[in-house]
Amino acid sequence: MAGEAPEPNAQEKAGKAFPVSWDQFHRDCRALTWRLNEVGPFHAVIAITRGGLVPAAIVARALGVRVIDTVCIASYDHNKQGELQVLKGISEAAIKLGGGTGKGLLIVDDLVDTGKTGKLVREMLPDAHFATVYAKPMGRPLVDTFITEVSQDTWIFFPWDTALSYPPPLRDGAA
Ligand SMILES: O=P(O)(O)OC[C@H]1O[C@H](OP(=O)(O)OP(=O)(O)O)[C@H](O)[C@@H]1O
Ligand SMILES: O=c1[nH]c(=O)c2nc[nH]c2[nH]1
Ligand SMILES: [Mg+2]
Repeated sequence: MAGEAPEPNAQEKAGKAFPVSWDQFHRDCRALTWRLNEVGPFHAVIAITRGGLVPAAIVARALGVRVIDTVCIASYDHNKQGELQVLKGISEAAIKLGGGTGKGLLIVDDLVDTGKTGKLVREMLPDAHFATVYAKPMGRPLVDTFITEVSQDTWIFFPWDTALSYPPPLRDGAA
């Protein structure tokens, strides 16, 4: 109807912002690798694209894993979650390395929010280890290893999704 306010998207609904710099993200990924080193070794890393690609590269490098595969899933269109679509599944070669169930494989994503994406990938590889850098409470039970938990009403801004911008002064007239 004309004049009606548009539905708030997931980012607007979240309310709180948690901006993450490249430095911070790298530090958090390195902390993740310390924990994962206690769990491995892993035969391969499976990155959930696109957000999982950056932590997967850092984690794979630190753990000395050279076989990296992707599972390509689209859900959030900008910041509104729709139906999950698997655009590319896990390769036969990676599935074979994990004995069909994912044993010895490491799934990596940047975060779990509602847990829908993580749940879908877990169903593909039930015995794999699932690691994310950040976790929100709804998705947290799905993750085996993560570094930082943020509240469900927080939106995480990743460095590859953001650019430097000018923040207006908090108080009128302040320089
Ligand atoms: O736990 P959920 O509620 O499913 O949300 C988490 C997923 O959402 C984001 O991906 P997105 O679908 O935005 O795609 P992208 O990684 O390509 O940015 C994020 O990278 C996770 O994969
Ligand atoms: O950049 C993002 N930040 C988030 O907090 C989030 N939750 C789901 N998908 C997300 N993407
Ligand atoms: Mg993603």
